Amino acid sequence: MSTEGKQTHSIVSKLEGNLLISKNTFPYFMIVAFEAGGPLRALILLLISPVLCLLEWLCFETIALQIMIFIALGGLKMAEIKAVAMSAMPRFYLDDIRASAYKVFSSCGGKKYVVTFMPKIMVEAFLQEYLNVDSVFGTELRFSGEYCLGLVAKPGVMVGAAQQGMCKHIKVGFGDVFAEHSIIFNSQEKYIVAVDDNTSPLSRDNYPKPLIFHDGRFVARPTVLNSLAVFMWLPLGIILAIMRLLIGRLLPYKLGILVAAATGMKIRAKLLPKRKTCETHVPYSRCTCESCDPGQYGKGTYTLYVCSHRTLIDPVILATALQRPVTAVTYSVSRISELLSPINTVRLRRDRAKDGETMRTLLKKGDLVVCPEGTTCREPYLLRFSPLFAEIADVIVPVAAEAKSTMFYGTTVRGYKCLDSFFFLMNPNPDYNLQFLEKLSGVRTSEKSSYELANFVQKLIGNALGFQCTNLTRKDKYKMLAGNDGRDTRS
Ligand SMILES: O=P(O)(O)OC[C@H](O)CO
Repeated sequence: MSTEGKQTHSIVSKLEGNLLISKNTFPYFMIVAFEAGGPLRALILLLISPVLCLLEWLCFETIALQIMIFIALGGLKMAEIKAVAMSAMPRFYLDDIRASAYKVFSSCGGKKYVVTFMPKIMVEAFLQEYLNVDSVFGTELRFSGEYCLGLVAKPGVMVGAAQQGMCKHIKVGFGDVFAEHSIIFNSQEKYIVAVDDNTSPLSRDNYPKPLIFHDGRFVARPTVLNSLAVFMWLPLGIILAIMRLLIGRLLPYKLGILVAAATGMKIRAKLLPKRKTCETHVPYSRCTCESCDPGQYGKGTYTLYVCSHRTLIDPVILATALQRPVTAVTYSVSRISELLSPINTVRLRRDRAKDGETMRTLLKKGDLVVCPEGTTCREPYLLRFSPLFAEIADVIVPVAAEAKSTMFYGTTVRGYKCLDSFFFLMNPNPDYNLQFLEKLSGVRTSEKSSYELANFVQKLIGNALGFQCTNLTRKDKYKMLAGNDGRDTRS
């Protein structure tokens, strides 16, 4: 497979089975059905999947596709479908890109075209954003106003000669695109590049763009079998989540951690060693002695824990690990989550002066935890740390928190935020790992600015987790995933 000498040529490639390793489009319909349509629609799609498999087996792929389109997309708003395609799907597409195909496709310097059976609306955003594709020839859908009718528009499912006559200037055809799609086949000079059988996916390091933000609840690709596992797990997952919430609210920390472990929840914490004597108070001394952590030992002022933000329950896990209550300051948490929280939560208003005052007052009353990223991130990246914490306390304990889930993400941008902790706790084995890093003393008397301190703490936590530090903010995340600035509009 070579594109030598064709660096300025335009290329057309098929998506399913060429650029993407898999030909199976069911998971993408399941994502839209679940994220934009809800669990009931997703369940209907799952129940109909044996019929879809049979149709595909009998080579009636286009009928199977039309059924999936009708069930997954019928009645949905165009904007909803586009939003899911942009926020929840790219992660799964990237995960399935064939490394060898991407190498060929990206090496052609001319215009790039992709042909797909899937509805164009479900793939276009990804292909343009991540693969710099100029045009997508996919199945067009019928809309009534802003609502999708779940029907295919003329000339029908993107098969065979449906797009004949388009893009006559394409020089390179990748894979069997010429045979299957009579696109440019009257072109004088054309090259056919064969797709090799190598099914290695593109490694994360070679992604055309780093994948930092994404949305959607599914952790694993929702194939028929995975979706079946999710729906079969749901009743037990709901019971488990309620139990775990009650454990957090009703049981003392020591007992709670044991009972939570019995339900399959893992909490691991590396605490600071307790030393008896003070060594030094110079700025940035990594002092862990008792006299430098008076809060812990009840001597008047308290400790500010600065924690990376993975899910809503980071502060609860931190309190569980410390086995004592802490107050969490939050930037935007739903009222239901506040009510369910077993620890005290206080909302910040994104008003520097007022928030600073609130935090100072709280810190005089007890230990405080803040997640200065202001929003969660699912991937191994840290967002920019707001410097406010560095203006509040003299003693800071950075906490490197990492959370893992295998079935559901416990965070959302477009979904119901009030269900975030519930979804996380519905996982079979929700997993938390906390590392309490050595404390920083003399922060307020330090010559460094609060911005420098914030970056310093970000780096410490990033190193501990092996995560990359970024300058991205909550605003960047919400702009990319939801098209808004993520501002909490409640008073
Ligand atoms: O990930 P987000 O944007 O829902 O952020 C939730 C945070 O807990 C806000 O403090």
